[in-house]
Amino acid sequence: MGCDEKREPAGGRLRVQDIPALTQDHCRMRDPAEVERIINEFLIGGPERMQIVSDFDYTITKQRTEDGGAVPSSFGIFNACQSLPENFKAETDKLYHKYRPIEIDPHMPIAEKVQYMIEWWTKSGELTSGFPFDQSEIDQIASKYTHALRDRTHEFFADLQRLGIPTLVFSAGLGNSVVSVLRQANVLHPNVKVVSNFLQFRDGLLDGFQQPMIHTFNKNETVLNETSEYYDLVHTRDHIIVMGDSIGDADMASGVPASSHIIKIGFLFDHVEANMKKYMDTFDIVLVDDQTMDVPRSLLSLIEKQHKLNLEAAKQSSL
Ligand SMILES: C[n+]1cn([C@@H]2O[C@H](COP(=O)(O)OP(=O)(O)O)[C@@H](O)[C@H]2O)c2nc(N)[nH]c(=O)c21
Ligand SMILES: [Mg+2]
Repeated sequence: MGCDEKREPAGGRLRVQDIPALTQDHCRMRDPAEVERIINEFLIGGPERMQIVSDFDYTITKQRTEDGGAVPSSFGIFNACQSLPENFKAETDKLYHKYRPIEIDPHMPIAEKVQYMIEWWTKSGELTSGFPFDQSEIDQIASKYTHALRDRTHEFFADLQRLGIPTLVFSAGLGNSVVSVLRQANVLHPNVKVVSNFLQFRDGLLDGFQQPMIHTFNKNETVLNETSEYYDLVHTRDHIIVMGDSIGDADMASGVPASSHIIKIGFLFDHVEANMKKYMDTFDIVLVDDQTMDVPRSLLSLIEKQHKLNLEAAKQSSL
């Protein structure tokens, strides 16, 4: 940390108390000085060193809508499709009731849970097999939920595109639904990559999910194939904003070099009191019932402002 402390963005070090988005009552930080240090690193590094890693369900979508309407998860969108076999919903519900308690069991070690999760996603894939299915069904249902994205999501993705910041959307849910919602909301820009479970077809029938399986406990950058283009891209970008609504989402950047600077933003909505300590221990910034993209956008805006100053200064000095 020693040498980091001496590093300053051109124009001076930014103080956390001077960033209005971070001084709001519902914005909590375990260690504001550390957040301040990393933001200043982000400013020095500029957009070229940034990447975003975000969960989808209830992170890009809202945890609570103004009209009180429920927002389905990506699996939920699929389950609402009309052409699924009669027993599909009952069978997947049975799996949910068996495996969900294991997924969130606070006492079972992760290594043990992983086996159960592989079992769950495998069985779910087996049920999602052997019948015809058309993507347009997902598209039709997803189109009803493009309004359920957080306020200013459109602007957030436009910022990321303008700044050329690679954005990884991770979901252990169903990628076909995630892509459909993002595409129909006009935010699926070329800098956005969705890593999730995608439907597989064989001889015109559904044949489970494509590999690699993304489940709750491998939903992180270690699943990126080392030979993929995206792996190279994100491994040169060591300034990272991670966004999620579940505790496990905080690990989505594991797999990146240890020297990286990471700010983890956690959206907390359910059982605020009971969950507060855990969220504060896990995320650097905890946003309580915040249904907007305003805080991540405020960080991007600081980075962009500094970047413009730097470009201006470079232009002046070359004259
Ligand atoms: C295999 N499977 C897993 N899930 C749940 O879907 C979630 C998807 O995981 P996630 O991508 O972390 O989304 P999140 O933001 O909702 O946490 C998992 O955490 C599981 O609880 C599932 N949910 C449904 N409805 N059907 C399934 O087959 C199924
Ligand atoms: Mg989520």
